[in-house]
Amino acid sequence: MLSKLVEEHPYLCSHVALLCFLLFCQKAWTLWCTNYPSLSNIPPGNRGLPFLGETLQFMAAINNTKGVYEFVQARRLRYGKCFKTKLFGETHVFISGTESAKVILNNEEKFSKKYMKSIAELVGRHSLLCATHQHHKLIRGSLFSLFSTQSLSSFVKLFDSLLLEATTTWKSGSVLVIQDETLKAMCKMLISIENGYQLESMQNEVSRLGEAMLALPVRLPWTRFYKGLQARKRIMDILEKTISERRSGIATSHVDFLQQLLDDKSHDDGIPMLTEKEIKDNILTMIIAGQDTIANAMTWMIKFVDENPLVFNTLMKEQLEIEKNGSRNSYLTVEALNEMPYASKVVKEALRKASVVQWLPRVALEDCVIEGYKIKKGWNINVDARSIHHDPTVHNDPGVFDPSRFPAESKPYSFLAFGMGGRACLGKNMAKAMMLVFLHRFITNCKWKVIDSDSSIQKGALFTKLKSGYPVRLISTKDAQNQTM
Ligand code: HEM
Repeated sequence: MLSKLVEEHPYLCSHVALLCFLLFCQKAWTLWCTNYPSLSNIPPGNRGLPFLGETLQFMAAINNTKGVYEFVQARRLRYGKCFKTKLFGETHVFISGTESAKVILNNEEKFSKKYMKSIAELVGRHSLLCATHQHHKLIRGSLFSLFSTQSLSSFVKLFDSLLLEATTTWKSGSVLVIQDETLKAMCKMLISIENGYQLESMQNEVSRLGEAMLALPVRLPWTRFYKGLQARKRIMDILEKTISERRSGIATSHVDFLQQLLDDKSHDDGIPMLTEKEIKDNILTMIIAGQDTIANAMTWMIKFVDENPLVFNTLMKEQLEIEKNGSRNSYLTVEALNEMPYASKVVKEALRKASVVQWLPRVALEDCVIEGYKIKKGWNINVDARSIHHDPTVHNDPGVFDPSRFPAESKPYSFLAFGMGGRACLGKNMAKAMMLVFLHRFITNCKWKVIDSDSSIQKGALFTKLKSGYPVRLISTKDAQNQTM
């Protein structure tokens, strides 16, 4: 019967035979790759298809509403705290042990920072995110003064003034989008953009750039990556124009980050001044590093608070006290923020639970052993912060939003929302201050009702982002009273 079928449909049979052979090869390859680690003590994992590795599965996760972390989590559950995969032609190892995190994040001679090709190209090769160890030290040294205590004080005031201005437009019935308020603050702080049209175009370019960060680095006009590169070019043009205006003497209402870098005094301490290319790439880096992270963290924070009435009530009590003590009639200060112990825990817990930056990317500069496995020079090592934040052996009931878990659960390397070591977030204090200011004004100035509580994750987003943006409809106090009756 088989020979009759072959005689009647020779082409169909040969195609089916070829397909079976390919499927067999793939299965054999997968099995070999899965078992191979036990022979040489390299981390377990599936190397996937030849050359492609697991890139297709990774890209599918990026474009799924469960978020890209689903890819990592599935393998973490299958293989344990250290596993290996192959993405974009390179070997990637994910680790989620606190001891290993400590070793990796504090050893820049052995583990250098490394971002995926697409991210590195979009932020620019002069960005401190991509700089090698020595160059990074110089750039970080130059940027450090921007985040001084004095700078933080003026930023808190500036951000609060922007928020208070915004609250005048927060009318009952209107819908609030947190993301927009954050971008405005960042642009004002960094480069003093205030003009509505310029702000809007900056916002569009930054979001196009963000969407390209995890895209395949293919430069064809219809690809996300290409559109991201074009957006980068337009942002660079805006920065170039602003720099030449500054050099020709056009002043701004306050000394923003750009002006501080142009007048840089840090070279008096032996640190060379940043070149114009370095200034542009690093201002862009700070817009990206600061804007999307904060906006997402704030959105998750409001969602968690909204879902936990007990937390809300405790928080409200504390914040009303702060309001009574002066914030109703004046701007918040760093000192006032220090009087918010419960809100600080809410911020920290929101950062833990949301884990906006999910893993911290490094590259091994030499062969070494991690979690008992051999790691080869040149492999990408990703410290899986999200997994540590959600590890039940590190945090009790990690799925529960419980601000009171701190400080008891502040074990070393158990909280990596801002990273650790020489590459830790430069804007960490600024970020925490912004979240506190926002929490205070939002909670004391308005009542709200969630319009879309969908927890789906935005496809293609670099940072964990709610697809819906978590829009809330503001309601007047009168409406709110009617609702509780
Ligand atoms: C909630 C908000 C934020 C979160 C969760 C966050 C998180 C992070 C993380 C995880 C890193 C990488 C650490 C590593 O790889 O070890 C980082 C780096 C960085 N962040 Fe933030 N960040 C936030 C806000 C900000 C803000 C507001 C700014 C400044 C305007 C900023 C500027 C930077 C810079 C410049 C770096 C690179 C530091 C370096 O490589 O030396 N971040 N951030």
